[in-house]
Amino acid sequence: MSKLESLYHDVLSELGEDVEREGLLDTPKRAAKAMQFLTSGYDMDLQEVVNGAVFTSDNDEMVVVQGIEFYSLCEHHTLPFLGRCHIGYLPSGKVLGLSKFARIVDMFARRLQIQENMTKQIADAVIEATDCRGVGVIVEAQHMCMMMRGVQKQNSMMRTSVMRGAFREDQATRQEFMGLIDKA
Ligand SMILES: Nc1nc2c(ncn2[C@@H]2O[C@H](COP(=O)(O)OP(=O)(O)OP(=O)(O)O)[C@@H](O)[C@H]2O)c(=O)[nH]1
Ligand SMILES: [Zn+2]
Repeated sequence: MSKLESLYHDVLSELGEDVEREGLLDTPKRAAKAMQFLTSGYDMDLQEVVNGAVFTSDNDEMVVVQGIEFYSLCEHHTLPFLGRCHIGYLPSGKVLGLSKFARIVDMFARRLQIQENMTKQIADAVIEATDCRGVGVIVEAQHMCMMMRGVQKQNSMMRTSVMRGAFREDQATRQEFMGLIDKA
């Protein structure tokens, strides 16, 4: 039994469960495996995630990839928060492979997070990968720690945004981004 499995075994036992009952026999192993997957983003680095999929392009118009779903864990309660991420950027000679936006989102979602930091990390990663003229990232999410427990509010949504470069400095660029997302 790995250290993590053994710790899950103890948690179940402390919660008053009979860890010998059939349904729980493999639970420490499953829970450890699940948590390792849900935090696997710590083992990834941007270069590996992008895998060279940055292509030369003379298209310098805005590119928007929207509705990338993600599942993360809040660092305060280790409960899920989940939602969608929208990314827009203004390329500067290089475009990023489409799937890599989703991979970048997962790289930062699969960690213990707060939504604000995750949003910023995604924006910084897109800039690092593409040297783009600007990026906008919007994340909309529901937090289980606020729904299943605590204040138990089922309909609130947290929206965070990070704007960099032209998205921050130029109102028209920001408007174009928001307009493209609103059409969803
Ligand atoms: N800003 C921000 N807050 C978060 C996020 N995820 C969880 N939280 C909040 O983190 C806070 C932790 O507050 P505490 O008072 O220390 O913990 P708590 O007693 O469990 O708080 P309650 O949830 O109010 O019961 C709560 O207000 C959560 O709603 C996040 O991604 N961003
Ligand atoms: Zn929480």
